[in-house]
Amino acid sequence: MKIKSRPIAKGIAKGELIVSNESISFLGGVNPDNGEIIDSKHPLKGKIIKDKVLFIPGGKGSTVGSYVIFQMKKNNTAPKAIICLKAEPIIATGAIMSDIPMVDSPSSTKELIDKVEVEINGETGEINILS
Ligand SMILES: C/C(=C\C(=O)O)CCOP(=O)(O)O
Repeated sequence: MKIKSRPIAKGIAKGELIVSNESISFLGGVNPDNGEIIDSKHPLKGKIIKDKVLFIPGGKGSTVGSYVIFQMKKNNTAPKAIICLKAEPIIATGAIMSDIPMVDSPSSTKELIDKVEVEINGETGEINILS
């Protein structure tokens, strides 16, 4: 099954979804050394987003979050791909400069649940549900 979305950052990647209905601040909210969510108020606190496909409403907080994403990519702790309900400049910039495929505005979200395997195409905006 395929879902349409808007391409934001190019590239193709597949991985297991990790989903939250809360936005994330990468500066102070994520540990770039291991990809763990460390924001004590976030529902994903303690979860690791390394090598996952992260589906969140969007980013929040400091613009330095873009550089945290870049640092995560260099550390091999970044998500494989990112889906946002609505892209904003912090995560979009981080994804683009880190070569992390990113899309937003998926045409359907009910299939996008934790642990489902998906492939993200940041060129066409296609989200392919693999499991
Ligand atoms: C460039 C900034 C801080 C730094 O160099 O560490 C300012 C970031 O401003 P925000 O309002 O947090 O985006």
